[in-house]
Amino acid sequence: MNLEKIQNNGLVLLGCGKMGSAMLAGWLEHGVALNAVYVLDPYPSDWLKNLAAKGLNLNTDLPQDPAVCIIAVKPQMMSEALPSLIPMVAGDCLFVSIAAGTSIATYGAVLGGDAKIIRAMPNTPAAIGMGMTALIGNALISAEDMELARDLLSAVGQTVVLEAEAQMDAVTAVSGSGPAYVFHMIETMARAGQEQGLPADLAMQLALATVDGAGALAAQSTETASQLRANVTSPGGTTAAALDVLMDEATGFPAIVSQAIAAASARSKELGKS
Ligand SMILES: NC(=O)C1=CN([C@@H]2O[C@H](COP(=O)(O)OP(=O)(O)OC[C@H]3O[C@@H](n4cnc5c(N)ncnc54)[C@H](O)[C@@H]3O)[C@@H](O)[C@H]2O)C=CC1
Ligand SMILES: O=C(O)[C@@H]1CCC=N1
Repeated sequence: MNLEKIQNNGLVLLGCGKMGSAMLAGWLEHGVALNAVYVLDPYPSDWLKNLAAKGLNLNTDLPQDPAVCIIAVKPQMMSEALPSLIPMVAGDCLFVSIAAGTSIATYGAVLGGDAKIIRAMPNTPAAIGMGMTALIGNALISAEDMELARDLLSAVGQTVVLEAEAQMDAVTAVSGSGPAYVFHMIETMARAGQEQGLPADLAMQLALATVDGAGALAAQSTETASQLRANVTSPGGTTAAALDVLMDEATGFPAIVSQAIAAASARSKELGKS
C-alpha cells in the first residue's frame, strides 16, 4: 500500500463498527500508523479506546486536508453524520463510502459537486483478510484516487472496479450480504444433521468444515463450480438424492436464492431513496 499520502495527511474513518473495525485492523496490519488515523464514532468499542490510548485520534479535531475519508456509518445515520465532513471538501480529500444503498449523487448533494467520491461494497470476511470489495467512483476520480481506494480495500481482501453504479445493488445483494446466506447455510446444515441423529457440536463441526473446505476448493480449483458439484455426485447415490431437492427449479435453491437476492437488491434500491 502507498502509505506516504496517508501518513502525511491522515485518514479519517466516520463510523467504526463491524465493518469500520475490520478495515481499520487491516490497515494497521499493513503499516498505517495509529497517529495518522482519525476516527469519529460516538459509541467507540473498547478495542478502539485501547487504540486511542496508544496514539489513534478518537473523536478529536480532524485534519484540514486528509488523504482519504472512509464513511462507514449505517445509511440511516448518513444525514446526521455526513455534514461533519463538509469542511474537508475544500482540500484534496478522497471520500470512500461503504454504506449500502446510498448513491454517489446523495453524497454529492451534501458534500458538493467538487467532492471526489468512491462508493465501495465490502463484506465481513474482511475481518480475516478475505473480503470482497467492489468499487465505483464519480467523474472526478482519477486513476491515482482509485488506486488509493483499492490499496486500502486490498488490505482486507480482493477488490474489483465496477463499470456502472447501477451494478451496486446487485453486488450488495450477492457479495455484501452474501456471507449471511452462507452462515445460514451452515446453521441449517447443522440443524438438519441433528435431525438425522447427530450431536449438535458434531453436526456443527461437519457443516463448518464442509463449507470451509468446499469454498476453498472452489476458489483454488481450475474446475468450475458445476464440475466440482458433478464430481461429488455419484449416479443414483446420496448426493443425487439431495440435489433432486436442492436443484428443483421451482422449490429448490434456484428459486429461493433468486428471490433472496432480488429482495436484497430491491432493499438496496430503497435505501438509496430514503
Ligand atoms: N456489516 C456488513 O456486512 C456490511 C456493512 N456495510 C455497510 O457498512 C456500514 C456500517 O455497517 P456496520 O459496520 O455493519 O454497522 P455498525 O452498526 O457495526 O457500525 C456503525 C458505526 O457507526 C457509528 N455511528 C453512529 N452514528 C454515528 C455518527 N453520527 N458519526 C459517526 N459514527 C456514527 C456507530 O457507533 C457504529 O460504531 C453500513 O452503511 C453498511 O451498509 C457494507 C458491507 C457489509
Ligand atoms: O445488511 C446490510 O444492509 C449491509 C449491507 C451489506 C451487508 N450488510
